[in-house]
Amino acid sequence: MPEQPQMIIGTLGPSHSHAWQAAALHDPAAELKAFPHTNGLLAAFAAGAIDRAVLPVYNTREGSGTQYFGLFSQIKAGWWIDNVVLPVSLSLGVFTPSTQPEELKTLLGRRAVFRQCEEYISRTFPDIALTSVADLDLALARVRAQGAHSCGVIDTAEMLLAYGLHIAEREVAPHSRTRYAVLGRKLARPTGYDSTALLTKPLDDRVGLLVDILGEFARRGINILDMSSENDPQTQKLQIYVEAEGHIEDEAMAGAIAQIEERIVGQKHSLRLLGCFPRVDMRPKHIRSVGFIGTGDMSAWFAERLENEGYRVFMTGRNTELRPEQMIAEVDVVLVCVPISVTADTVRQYGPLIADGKALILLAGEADSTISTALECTSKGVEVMLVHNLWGPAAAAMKDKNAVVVRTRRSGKFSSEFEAFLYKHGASIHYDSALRHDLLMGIGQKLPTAVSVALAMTLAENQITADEIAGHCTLTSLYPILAMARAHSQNPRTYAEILSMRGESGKIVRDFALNLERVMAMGDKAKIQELCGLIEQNRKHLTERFLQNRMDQAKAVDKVLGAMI
Ligand SMILES: NC(=O)C1=CN([C@@H]2O[C@H](COP(=O)(O)OP(=O)(O)OC[C@H]3O[C@@H](n4cnc5c(N)ncnc54)[C@H](O)[C@@H]3O)[C@@H](O)[C@H]2O)C=CC1
Ligand SMILES: O=C(O)C(=O)Cc1ccc(O)cc1
Repeated sequence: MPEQPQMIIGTLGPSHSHAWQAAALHDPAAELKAFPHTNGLLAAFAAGAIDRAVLPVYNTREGSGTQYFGLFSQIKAGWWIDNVVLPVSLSLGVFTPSTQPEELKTLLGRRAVFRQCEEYISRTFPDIALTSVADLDLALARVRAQGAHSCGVIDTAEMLLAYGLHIAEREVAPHSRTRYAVLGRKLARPTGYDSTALLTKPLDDRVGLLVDILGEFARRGINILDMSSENDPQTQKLQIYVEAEGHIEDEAMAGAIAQIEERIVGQKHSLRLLGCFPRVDMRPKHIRSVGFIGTGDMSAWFAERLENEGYRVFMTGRNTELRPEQMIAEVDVVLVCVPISVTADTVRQYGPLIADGKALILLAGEADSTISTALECTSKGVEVMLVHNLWGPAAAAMKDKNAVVVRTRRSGKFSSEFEAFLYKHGASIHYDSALRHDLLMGIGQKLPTAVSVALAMTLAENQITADEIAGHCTLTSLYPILAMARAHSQNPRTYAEILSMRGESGKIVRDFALNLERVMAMGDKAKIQELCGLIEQNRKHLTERFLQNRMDQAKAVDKVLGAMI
């Protein structure tokens, strides 16, 4: 095979500077070239004299913002393809070992370095003169020539020692970390765990423009990692920088960008893609890998999103080559996502294989019997939690959708991290006990499903046609008809499983059936006064506030669907 030519990476000098170290970390095999200024570095990159450029874009102590705008207005070609994050350890150096910090009259350093240790300087040297320099090499030579007893220098310890200085104090800017952008010629390919950086053109003023732009990401479940805005110095128009999770090749990301350009800003190429790169993750994470038992629609839906969070995801089922037993030995969290009616059996079969220190999370529509089984069948050191997502696999995102979380006394850090994943994606989380969840699902699922199926049976038995339903629909009968349509348009197994749920949900449907009989009996006997009294009594329980809010929603539906009726 022909040997690959050695890659040349340009960065900010002098050699062994922080940026130099970042470039070396990015590709230890590359040849490094140091440039004294960003301008020279970018010019060399644009001219093709170097293959890649590594330069600082953000420091935890300097704050963000201006860097992106200024920098990317100078970069005309190439892409942001990767990042290197380095802790910055700054020290104070002096020219003679006997010099005490109190004796110093002047401090010498690069501008960015002074910004990072502003707190230290104002605390320790409130009256000192600061000389910020672009080229430390040159400045040090000059100071040395003048005799430099009262001058201190701030930089990394390696750099100070390399210049023959003595360290007077270390760690003068704790928690300082710098993020370096790596620029390359080709857009980075998707890795499955990426971010995309975008910069708008200067935009014309419009009320709600920023909200509308960000809304396009939110609607598609795309998390925004960073956002800043600035007024373009020339036109004084707003420019927005957005860094969002995902790759430009993802359908959701491409859709958001197209919509923003076409509909929100109304101008082609109003969003400039700066690049895509593997996500820079600063949060502490406990879960590394998750494994599903069940390879159905809901497992696939969650698996895709968990992979996008950087977790390793394994899928197992009755027919997969990878057996659940093997998977369980490998992962931190086991997710059981099989039909409700077989969830407890599945937990009985596999729960005992889960080792202490791991978690079992049930993604299921029934809580009481499944959680009891999980607590019984797993070792005491295994976390147990149930999540019931109240949306189906057709949903584009979990933003603003209800999720019920049933924690147990054995829900710990893995459970909390899974919850944080739901929270991050915008799910509206509700906490229930297992019994309360099951009772409420009688209202949320079992009863409307039972009504839907019984309604469709009634239509068939009475030979009522689809056209007749549409022609005789009222604003009130619309709702059960829509529910009937939903329940008969999707996977029948989902609804058969809901109708077969055990536990408290059954009480709801049985009580309903009894009450239906009672109401009908009153109607048959034309007990109008009593029926009015009953409705008044119901109103009291429902409360005026609830009725008012829901009625407002119903009117909004009327506006949209009124024409169809
Ligand atoms: N589909 C939906 O709209 C929603 C489903 N859920 C919950 O997600 C869970 C899974 O539902 P879906 O993925 O929709 O179902 P699905 O029918 O698409 O997939 C079920 C999976 O379980 C496997 N399976 C079936 N019988 C099994 C058995 N006896 N032993 C082992 N595995 C078996 C199937 O092969 C399939 O891989 C359920 O507990 C349901 O309550 C929650 C919210 C919405
Ligand atoms: O039709 C519905 O109600 C849905 O939107 C999908 C659904 C099905 C099963 C669940 O456990 C939760 C939600």
